[in-house]
Amino acid sequence: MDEASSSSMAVDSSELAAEGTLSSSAAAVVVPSWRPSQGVFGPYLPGQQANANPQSLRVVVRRPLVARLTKDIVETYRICNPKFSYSEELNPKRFLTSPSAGVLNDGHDNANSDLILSVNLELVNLDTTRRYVVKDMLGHGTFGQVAKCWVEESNSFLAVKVIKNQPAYYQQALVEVSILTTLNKKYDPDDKHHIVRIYDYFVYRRHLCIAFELLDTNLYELIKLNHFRGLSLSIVQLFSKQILRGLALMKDAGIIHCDLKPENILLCTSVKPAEIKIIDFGSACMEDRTVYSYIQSRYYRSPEVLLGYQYTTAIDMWSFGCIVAELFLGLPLFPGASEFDLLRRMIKILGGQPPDYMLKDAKNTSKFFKFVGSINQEECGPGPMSRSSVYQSLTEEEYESRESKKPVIGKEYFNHMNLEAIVRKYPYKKILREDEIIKENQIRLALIDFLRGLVEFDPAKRWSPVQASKHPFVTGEPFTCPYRPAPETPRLPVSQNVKVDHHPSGGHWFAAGLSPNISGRNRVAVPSSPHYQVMQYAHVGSYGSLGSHGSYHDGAALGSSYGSYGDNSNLHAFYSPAGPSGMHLYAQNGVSILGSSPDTRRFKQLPHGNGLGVSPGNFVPMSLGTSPSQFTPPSMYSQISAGSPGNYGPSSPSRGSCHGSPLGKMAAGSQYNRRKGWVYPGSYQSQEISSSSHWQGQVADGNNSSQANSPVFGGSLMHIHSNSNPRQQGSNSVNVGFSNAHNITSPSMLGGHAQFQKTQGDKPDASNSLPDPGDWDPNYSEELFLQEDSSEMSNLSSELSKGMHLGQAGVSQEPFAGVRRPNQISNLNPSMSQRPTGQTQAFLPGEVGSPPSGHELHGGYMHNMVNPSYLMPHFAQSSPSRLGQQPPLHRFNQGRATAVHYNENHAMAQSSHSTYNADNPLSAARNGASWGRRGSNPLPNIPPTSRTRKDYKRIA
Ligand SMILES: Nc1ncnc2c1ncn2[C@@H]1O[C@H](COP(=O)(O)OP(=O)(O)OP(=O)(O)O)[C@@H](O)[C@H]1O
Repeated sequence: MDEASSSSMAVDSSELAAEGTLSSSAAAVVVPSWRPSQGVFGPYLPGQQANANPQSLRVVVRRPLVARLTKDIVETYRICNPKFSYSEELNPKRFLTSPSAGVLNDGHDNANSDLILSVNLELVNLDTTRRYVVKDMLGHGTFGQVAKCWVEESNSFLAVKVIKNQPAYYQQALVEVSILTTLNKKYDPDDKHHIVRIYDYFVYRRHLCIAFELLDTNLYELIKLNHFRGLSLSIVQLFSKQILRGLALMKDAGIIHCDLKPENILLCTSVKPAEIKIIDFGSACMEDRTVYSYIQSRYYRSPEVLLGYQYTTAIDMWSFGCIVAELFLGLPLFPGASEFDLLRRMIKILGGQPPDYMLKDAKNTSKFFKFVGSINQEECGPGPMSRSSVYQSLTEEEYESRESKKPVIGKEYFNHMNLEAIVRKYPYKKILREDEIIKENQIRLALIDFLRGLVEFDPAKRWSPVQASKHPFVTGEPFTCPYRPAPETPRLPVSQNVKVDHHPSGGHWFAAGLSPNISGRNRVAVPSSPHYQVMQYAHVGSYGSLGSHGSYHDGAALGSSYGSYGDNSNLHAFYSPAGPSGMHLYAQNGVSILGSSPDTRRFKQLPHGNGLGVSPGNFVPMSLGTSPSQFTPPSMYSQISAGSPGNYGPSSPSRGSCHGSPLGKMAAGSQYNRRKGWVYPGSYQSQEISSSSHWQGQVADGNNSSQANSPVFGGSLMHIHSNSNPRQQGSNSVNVGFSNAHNITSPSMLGGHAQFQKTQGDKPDASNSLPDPGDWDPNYSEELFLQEDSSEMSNLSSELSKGMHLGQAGVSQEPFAGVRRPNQISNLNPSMSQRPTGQTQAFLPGEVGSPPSGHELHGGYMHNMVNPSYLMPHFAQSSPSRLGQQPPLHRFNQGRATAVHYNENHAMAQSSHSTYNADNPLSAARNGASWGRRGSNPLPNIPPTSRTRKDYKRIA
C-alpha cells in the first residue's frame, strides 16, 4: 500500500466523519455518538476564517473505489503486489473494424479492404511521424472508416478517414482531399463557411488516411435523436443560414457537392452556439466539368439529375431545399422508392413538372414522360406552378408497359397533400400560446415561400445560395409577401471540350483540378488485363502533392509531377506553426501558393516536400474522370466535346440513362428502398390548399394537438491499380481536351476507350453512348436490388433490433399516423469476402494510381523503386457482371447509430417538453430535450437511416 493510502487509512474515523469524508451511515457505525467537531462546526466568529488553522479544515479526498478498480486498476494491483508488472502488448485487441479477420494486405485488411482498426492502433504519418492514436469509430461509409483519433502532438482529437485499400477509393478520396483543401485554404481560410476542415493526409499501410476536424453527429442522426420530429423553426432557420454560407462558397468556387443530405451535415458542438459543417466532398466536382449523371442520393436528387439533363450548383440548392423541409418535418420531403416514385412525388407535392425546355433535351425524359404535343395544353397544377406542357408524366401503367416492369412506389407519407398543406398542417407544439401560433404560422408561410424557391423544378429559376440567404425566412425579417430575389448575373457557361482520360488513375485528378498539364506523355502505360495489374515505380526525388499521382509523369520520374498541377512547378505542402494554418502549398521557388489562414492549426512544420499537397492555387475546373474499364464495353471508343455540362455524361442507349456504374447501381440497390415494408397508415384526409400566392397573409388556426499497439510500419510494396471510381462512376469517358497526347488507353484494363464527340446543345448519339449497367449487365435490375435489399433488411432487422431500441412517444393520429422503422445498420458484406483474387500483371515503371505505401507517399515517393514485389491482384471490381451481382447493404454506419436505440414497435419516443438548448443542441437532443418539437411526429412512417439512403454510384 502506498504512503498516501496508508496515511489516509490511518486517519481516525471520527475525524473522517467530522471532516465529511465518510458517509453518515459509515460514521454512525464507527462513531455512534457523533457530534460536530468544534473546529469545523463551531459558531461563526468574525475573523475566525482567516486565523483558522488550515490543518483543521483539511478534507481528505480518497480515490473512489470504482476508480481504483477500473481506471487505476494497474496501480491497485501494484499496491497489492509490488511485483506486478503490466504490459500493454499482452492486452487483447479491441477491434473497431468488422469483420476483424485480417485476410488482405498482409493481414492488415479485412475482406472488405478495410484496415482493421483497434483501439490504440497508431496511424502514422511517416513523413511527419505524427501519430494518430485510434480511440473510437465514428462512422463507416462507402470509402472506409472514420475513426476518432488522439493526436498527442496537438493534444487533441481528430477524425481520421481511413480509405479502403483499393485504387478506386484511393483515387476518389484524393479528389476529396484536393477539393476540400481548395475550399479550406483558398476560399475559406478563416473557417467561416461551415465546411469541414482538412488537416492532414497520408498513407498508412497502403490506406490513404485523411485527418479532419472532429465533428459531432449528423443532422439525420439529430432528427433521429429527436424521434423524427422536426426541429424548431429557429433551428431550421439557423442551420439553413449556415448551410447557405457553405453553398455560397462552393458556388463561388464552382464546386458542386453532389451529395448534400442530412447525413453529410455534421454538428460542431465545440463552438457555442453549435454550428453545422458540411462534410463528404468525395462526390464533388467542378461545375463546368460535370461528367457524371448518376449523382446525388435519391431523396435529394434534383429533377435535372433525375432526367439526365445538364446540371450546375443548382442541384445542391435542390438538395438543400429537401434538407430544410426534412429538418422541419422530420422526414424527407420526397422519399422516392424509385426514380419514378421520386418524380411522381415531386409533381404531386409541388404541383408542377420540369419545364419543357428541360424535358426536350434531357436524356431520360422518355422514361418518365410522354410527348402529347400541343393537343394537351393542360394545366399541370394549381397556382403559380400552373402551366401548359407538351409533355405529360407517365402513369404507373404507362411506365410499366414502356419499361416492362412495375414502377416501385413507396409508402405515402404526406397523405397526398401539397407542399403548403404539408407545412401548414404539421403539428404545432402543444404548449404554444395563441400568439405564438400566429407567429409560427407567419414563419411557416415564410418557410413555404422559401422552399418554393429551392425545390423549383426549373434550375434556371431556382434561387442561388446568395438569393436564398436574403429570404425573410433566413434573415428573420417579417414575411409579408412572396420573396422575389434580385436577379443574379448568370455564370457564363464554360465551353467544355471535355476529354477525360479514362485511366482510373488519372480521371479524377481532372475533377480535382490536379492533373499536371504535361503534354507529350502518356498518362499510363497499357496494362494487359482489366482485372489484374502490377505496377512498378521508378521514383525520383518525388515530392509534390498527391494530386497527379497516377495521372501524369513528366518524363523521368513520377516525382516530377506527382501531385503538382501546372506545367513545370512542383508544389510542396507543409504545415507551418508560424504561418497561419494547415497545409501550405509552395512552388519550388518557395512562393506560397495558398493564401494564409489565421486559424492556427495544431501541427508543426513538416519538412519541405513531405508529399502533402494539392494545388488549389492552380485549381482548374476539370472533369471527373471515369473508369471505363468498369463502364465501358470493350471496343468502345468515342469522344465527347461536351459543351454543356452534365448533358454528355455516360448515357445509355436503351434507357437513356447515364447513371453510371454497376458499382453504383449495386450500391444503389444497397441503399434502395429502405422503407419497404414500413407501415404507413396515413389516416389523415388531405386538405389541399392553394399555392403560396393564395395563402399569403393567411394565418392558419391549426393548433393540432396533435489497447494494444500495432507495428507502425507494415506497408506492403504492392500496389493496386485503379480502374474504377467509387463515386463518380459514370459510364462515359470524356476526354478533357487539353491533352490528346495523354489520351492513352488501356484497352486491356479499360476494355476500350470511349470518347464522345459532342457539341454544345447536342445530345450524344446513342450509338456512341456508354451503356447503363442495366443495359449490359444481365444480372442488374433495380427490382433485384430491391428484393435483395428487402430480404437482407429483414435479416438485418432481426439481427439489429436486438440491439436497438427507440422509445415510444405519444403519437398523434392527425394528420399523420404512427410509424414503424426498420433497422438498417449492417456490417454484412458477404460478397466482399468472396472477392476473387487472381493473376497479377506488371505496370510499367512510373505508372501510378494506386495507394502507395506510406513511406512511398511521403518519403520522397521512393527512390528508384522498382520492385517485383509490387505485385498484387487487382480485384475484379470492374467486372460488370460481378459487380452487378454484388449484394447490397455494404454500407453502414456503425458509429453514431448505435447511440440511438430503436424499437420497431415503438417508433415514437416519449415526448419531452424540454426546450432546445441553443448552446448545445446535441446535448439537448440527447437528453431528450425537444428541438422545438412540434407535438408528435405526424408522419406514419420513419424514413431510412442515414447510411442506407444513398442509392447511387457507390462501390460496395
Ligand atoms: N469530421 C468528422 N467528425 C466526426 N465524424 C465524422 C467526420 N467525418 C465523417 N464522420 C462520420 O463518418 C461517417 C462517414 O463519413 P463520410 O460520409 O465522409 O464517409 P464516406 O465513406 O464518404 O460516406 P458516404 O458513404 O456517406 O459517402 C459520417 O457519416 C460521420 O458519421
